[in-house]
Amino acid sequence: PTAPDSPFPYTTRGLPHVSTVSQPPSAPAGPAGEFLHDFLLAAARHTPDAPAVIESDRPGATTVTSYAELAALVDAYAHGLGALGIETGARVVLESDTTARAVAALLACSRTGLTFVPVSPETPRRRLESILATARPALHLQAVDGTRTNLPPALGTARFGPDGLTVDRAPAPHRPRRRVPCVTDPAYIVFTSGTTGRPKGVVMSHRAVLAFYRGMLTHRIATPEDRIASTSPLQFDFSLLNIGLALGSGAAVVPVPPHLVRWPRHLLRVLRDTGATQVNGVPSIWRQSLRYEPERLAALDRLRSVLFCGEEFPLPELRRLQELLPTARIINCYGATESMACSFEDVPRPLPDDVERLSIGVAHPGAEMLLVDASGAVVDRPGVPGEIHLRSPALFSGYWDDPEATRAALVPDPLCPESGQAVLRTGDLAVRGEHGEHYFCGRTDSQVQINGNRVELAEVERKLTEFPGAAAATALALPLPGGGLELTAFVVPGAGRTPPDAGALREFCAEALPPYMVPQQIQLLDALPVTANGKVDRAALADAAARGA
Ligand SMILES: Nc1ncnc2c1ncn2[C@@H]1O[C@H](COS(=O)(=O)NC(=O)C[C@H](N)c2ccccc2)[C@@H](O)[C@H]1O
Repeated sequence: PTAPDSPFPYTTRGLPHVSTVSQPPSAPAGPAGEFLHDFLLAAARHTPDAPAVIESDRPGATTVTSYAELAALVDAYAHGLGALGIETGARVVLESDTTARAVAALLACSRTGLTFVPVSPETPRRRLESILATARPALHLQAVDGTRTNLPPALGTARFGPDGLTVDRAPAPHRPRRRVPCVTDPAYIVFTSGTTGRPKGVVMSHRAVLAFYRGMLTHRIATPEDRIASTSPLQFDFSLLNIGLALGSGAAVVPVPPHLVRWPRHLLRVLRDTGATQVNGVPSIWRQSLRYEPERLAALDRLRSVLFCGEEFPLPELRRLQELLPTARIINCYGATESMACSFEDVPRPLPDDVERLSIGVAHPGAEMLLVDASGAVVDRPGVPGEIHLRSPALFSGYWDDPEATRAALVPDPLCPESGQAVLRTGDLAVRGEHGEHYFCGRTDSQVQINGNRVELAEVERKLTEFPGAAAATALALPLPGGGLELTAFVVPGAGRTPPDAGALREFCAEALPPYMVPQQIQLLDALPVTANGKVDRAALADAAARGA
């Protein structure tokens, strides 16, 4: 039956007549696999009337958006985006705080095969211009009451509101390349707050994000009854973790606007009015409430869990939080934006007095943390520090338009370089404990040389926070006018305690640390400056010290 010259080598001629059996219904038309919007809207099918987003911008004004209402917003926005004929894979800058509509907008981008780039309304113009120049988006999307103006003329602009999109300026006409959407396409690009030079765009595919979400959900951190407060700006992927945790669990996300997070009374009011059961944020969101509003914090009787990430939680503050929320589950969540996150580890309750550093546990199911020493050998003995390398299905695709930085971060698997599998080189140091758990020991670039001696800044900071009355501390190695580095520390006093004396702090360090690890200068501050993502702003401290402020 083979006809050699036929383009179809096999013909039915000569074969027994093949009855045209009724073919099974073909797979739904369109892309195979699951995308971000499929995963995050799944609950809309089972519990359409359950709350998906609960907002409260003003006392007593609480807005609940159900899963069905969220899905309807997604339909409206996806219709608006689809009508613009933007090619698959184009970027949409989504400039907004985390709101129900912003969540619907990012889901609509996913639905229409577009990559969203979240930026905060507070993003300085120059930084926004740098992101626009790097990501070259087709469209800028903001809320109807968004305040961004004077966007580059080539950029399409639109706004999302209660009924759909309104287009101010259509994207430049182009011949759309209708590629088939694929789960390896970028779902979003998050620009790191890298202070030096060009911001790096972390590209996360649908496949990576869903692999991470699935790994996270095995920890059963949330139930459908949970109301998960998210206190990070949308540009920080902590907010995207919270959206995935809430919607992936059939629970509700409670976005707290950044301008309310900063004020303890506003933050605690929003948590009370919305009935938040879980509060997720970087350690700094608790500092002022612990200090000035402990009673109001302790009065949040629906609050049953706290999840933090981003940097170490100073132990005196963590212990104080446990005192005020004695029944709350507190989870230390470690990871980098290049894999969204990595591990979830319960903080012992109460934290034993002799604990000096928190465990970050092991990678979420389906991923593996490896420690690699300076020679590139994998370390598996307890107590020996190594750089964390992460093997995971949730790794980023690379830094946008930066192959060199990508190559430095996605390196061959140290255990099997021949395999072609890439692992994430995190730049974080850790040691393994007796039971295989890991302890964060700072970043490789926070190992500084003071007068030829290696100093781990995190170790100096931990020692400073052990001083009675010290709540948090940051240590920096600052350049001396004549060359060399000088160890400088900034200490925040604890609630209602006599502020520690700088001299006494230095003596306290001198008793426990080698001379080169004793800060030469110690400044007491009422508060530590934080970056847009809520982490201690070390660059701002270094500038202030340099100005002698
Ligand atoms: N729990 C920690 N203890 C101590 N140092 C930490 C910790 N979580 C991060 N870090 C540090 O922060 C770095 C990552 O910084 S980042 O890329 O801006 N990403 C983040 O900070 C947030 C991260 N994407 C994330 C989002 C949501 C949940 C967990 C983690 C890590 O490499 C660590 O150095």
